[in-house]
Amino acid sequence: MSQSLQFLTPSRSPYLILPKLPATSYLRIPVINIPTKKYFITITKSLSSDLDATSSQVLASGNGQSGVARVLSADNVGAIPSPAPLDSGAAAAIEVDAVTETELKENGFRSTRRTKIICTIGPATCGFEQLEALAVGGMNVARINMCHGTREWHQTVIKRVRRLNEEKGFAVAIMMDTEGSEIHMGDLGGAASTKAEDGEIWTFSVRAFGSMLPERTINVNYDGFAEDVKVGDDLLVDGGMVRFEVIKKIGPDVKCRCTDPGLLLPRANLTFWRDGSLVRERNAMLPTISSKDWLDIDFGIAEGVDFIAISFVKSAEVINHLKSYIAARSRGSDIAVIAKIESIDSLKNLEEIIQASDGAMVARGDLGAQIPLEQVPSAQQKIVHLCRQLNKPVIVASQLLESMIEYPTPTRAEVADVSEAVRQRADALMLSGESAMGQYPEKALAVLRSVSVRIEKWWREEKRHEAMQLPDVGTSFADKISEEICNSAAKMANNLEVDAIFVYTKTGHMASLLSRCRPDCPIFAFTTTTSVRRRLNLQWGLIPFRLSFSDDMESNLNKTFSLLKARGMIKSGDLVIAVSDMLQSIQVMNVP
Ligand SMILES: Nc1ncnc2c1ncn2[C@@H]1O[C@H](COP(=O)(O)OP(=O)(O)O)[C@@H](O)[C@H]1O
Ligand SMILES: C=C(OP(=O)(O)O)C(=O)O
Ligand SMILES: [K+]
Ligand SMILES: [Mg+2]
Repeated sequence: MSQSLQFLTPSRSPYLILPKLPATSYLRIPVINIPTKKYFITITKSLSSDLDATSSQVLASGNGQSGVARVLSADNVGAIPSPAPLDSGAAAAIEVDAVTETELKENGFRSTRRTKIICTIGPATCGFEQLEALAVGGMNVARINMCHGTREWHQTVIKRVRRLNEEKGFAVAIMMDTEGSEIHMGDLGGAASTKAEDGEIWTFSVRAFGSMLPERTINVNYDGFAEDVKVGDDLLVDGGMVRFEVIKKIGPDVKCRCTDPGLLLPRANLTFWRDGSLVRERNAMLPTISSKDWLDIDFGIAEGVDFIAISFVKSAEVINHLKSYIAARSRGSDIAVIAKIESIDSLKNLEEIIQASDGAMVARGDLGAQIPLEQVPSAQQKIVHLCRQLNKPVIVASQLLESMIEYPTPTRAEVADVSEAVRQRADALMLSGESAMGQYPEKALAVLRSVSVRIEKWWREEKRHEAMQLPDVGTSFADKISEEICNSAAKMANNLEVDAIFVYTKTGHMASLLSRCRPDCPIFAFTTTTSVRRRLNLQWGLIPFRLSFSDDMESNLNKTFSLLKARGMIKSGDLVIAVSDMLQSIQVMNVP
């Protein structure tokens, strides 16, 4: 049985109901009359084979306005036919990866993971087999960090991920993360790391040393460094992982004594502090996107990456600038821009930055180097909350499982931190060093996966999620309708305890509106292009499929049911709600 509620905009789908849904009884009610456009709410009820057609009822009265009810003859019964057995060619017409397929078959819809996982790719994971192991382990997005490695190295990784997607049906998206122009150390002369001991004197220098770096010397990328720091300043590596005190300045060299020993990693971030405050001198004027970043962005556009994450964003302006640059350069392809919230400036301009972006990252590594550590959790909660309000995907990043760089199990505190991000219902969690250069990348991924699934289930079962007031995000009337449909569909899905929401979406917009509602059931997002499918893979609760579909919802549903049933991913009787962005409608039905 299928029941549907449809909001029709004749400009999008003229003559939709009469010729296309022969097996539905319907009521069509004009709700608004605007001179140029007419909008209708159509409430339909499809018939199933066990229904007496002549007794089929119209579901809503239409607020007492005049409407037309059509009662169907028994000939029209069975509009959604039982799926015919499919040959393998037809079954292949839907693209989904084997891991999702197995998860759906083995665990059912309800227990699929909703929180997405991003893995930073580095020397520990750049091989094809290693990348495949991550994809099999649930990686949704592969992140390449342009702070490290050469463009050739990154290009090889991108090619391997693309090959994996093509050969194995995955939809792993690629996120390119810019270096940004904040102050950081150089390459450590090729060493993977080096230890600074308590009391040791190190030289931080802006001199170019070539390949031979003198002992206990660190190269600094910012030319103004030696002039800006003062004797007595604290110099923090990676927000305090290692700490030095400035004791002497000699031209381009700054002599520092190590006060908190620790491991120095190549290209680690540097901040300097005076009287307990972060010093923002001329370095505050450095451009957000450096000339090297622009070359990396050109590279990203040429390679067709799915997301570009911008480090140390200060204002919405830079995001708008980059978005127009991408639009001009990448005709057709649609690269999403993610704002990394990791500076004091980005917190000051948070709302306008998120509004301008296609998503945000809580980049806790550098954020914790710019604001007191104890303020990072509240900043995280605020950013996650705001992103949901504005309908932008949000990533919680850095040090989630830091100890797993060296050890095969996480600390209890790390598990609690991951749980909190899942409880906040962030779209995605990100691994950095754990997957890039750690000893246990797959184990770290498995921890994120199992903690996510467990916490999501617990909160769902206990119905402990406080309802979030979601402000309107749409500006046009058609967008407002889409939003209302998605809000209603998600609410209906929870109240009726449906197994899945199906959304047919060309641009992905309806899928993201549904994801924003964080419904109890997973959202199967059907989209016509592989690039939209990959992009949707970042968003909470979406299981993206590639499928060619038409404007005819009835036939889309028939096709989807047949294909998914043939692959054992759904079964007769499963309760599904379907929405689409071609025909703005909500339909509730059992899989025939
Ligand atoms: N492409 C790469 N090549 C070499 N090492 C990498 C690469 N990407 C990441 N790493 C290593 O993994 C660590 C963690 O990655 P990430 O968090 O992305 O960088 P960062 O520590 O610079 O913020 C880096 O410090 C670096 O040692
Ligand atoms: C994700 C972050 O950025 P990066 O790893 O590029 O420093 C961070 O600072 O937390
Ligand atoms: K970066
Ligand atoms: Mg950072």
